[in-house]
Amino acid sequence: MSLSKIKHIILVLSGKGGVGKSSVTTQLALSLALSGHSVGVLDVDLTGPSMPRMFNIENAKVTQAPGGWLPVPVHAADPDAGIGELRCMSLGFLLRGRGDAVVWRGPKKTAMIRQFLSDVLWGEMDYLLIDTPPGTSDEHISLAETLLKDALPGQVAGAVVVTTPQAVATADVRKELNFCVKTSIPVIGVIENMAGFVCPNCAECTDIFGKGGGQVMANDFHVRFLGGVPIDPQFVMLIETGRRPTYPQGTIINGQDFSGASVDAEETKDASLLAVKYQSCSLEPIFKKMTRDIIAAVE
Ligand SMILES: Nc1ncnc2c1ncn2[C@@H]1O[C@H](COP(=O)(O)OP(=O)(O)OP(=O)(O)O)[C@@H](O)[C@H]1O
Ligand code: SF4
Repeated sequence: MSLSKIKHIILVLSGKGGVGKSSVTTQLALSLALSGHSVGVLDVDLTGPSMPRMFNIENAKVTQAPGGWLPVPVHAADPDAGIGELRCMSLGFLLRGRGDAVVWRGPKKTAMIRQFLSDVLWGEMDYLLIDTPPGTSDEHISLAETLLKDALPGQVAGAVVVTTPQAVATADVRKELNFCVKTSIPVIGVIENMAGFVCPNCAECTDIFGKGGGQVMANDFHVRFLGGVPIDPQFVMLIETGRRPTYPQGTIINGQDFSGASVDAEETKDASLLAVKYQSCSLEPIFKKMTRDIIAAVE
């Protein structure tokens, strides 16, 4: 099986669309790579594959090798800088137009997910993050069945469930957690995205949608709360334009003065890398801590 040399497989799930599951997957991947791990991202969100856009590799072409598809490199490993390699495979690379997969029927989607799990030549890798479609559809059940059937014991480390403060109030996230219970996929933890807004004009981080629901939900299901992630327009800017994040002096996020702590990307070896620029983003320390907790939970 093409996944056999991967140490840990983590599913990223969300009860509904638009809660920032792909952004969370991107940042977890960058944080894991920045902590020296080799990372693969498999984008099986067939209704809206966004990983090529997030990693700025939209025009990349997937190469077909004798044994299967070769994942697209996002960046190579840089052992001197302590950065692990990052690679990505997404249906987005294979679609002709953006709406192509949306019109597929269930069996075709299921077949494509199975093929993605079996035919991508990942090779040796510390972590594989799987970005899933929102909800608990047939695609999820197929994905869970295939993974659990084919994986080595302990290889599927579990699921990270992404929610927002508003989504916590709906049944969708509970459905997602119940799905994990039913399919025997361990829940590594819950992340509450869009917990607050980092204002680009001043030093404030405001809880516009409320905060704390993710913690309550995690307590209800006896799973770990990995943390809250504010909305940071600088992160969107980084993804959309590749511009390194900068903040007004005295920007305080989660009690941390971020403007003083930002990394001078220009001083590092390859300042053009997304991962290096991401180190200047206010969200990076939050994901660094969550990544440490995830590593501790699965290794
Ligand atoms: N914490 C955040 N700070 C800033 N922008 C964010 C944050 N989380 C998500 N976004 C932005 O919100 C938009 C939707 O996020 P994303 O695509 O990650 O959601 P999703 O749950 O994967 O959506 P879908 O269900 O369509 O796959 C993106 O433009 C993303 O950049
Ligand atoms: S946080 Fe401050 S600068 Fe930003 S919108 Fe509110 S008052 Fe204005």
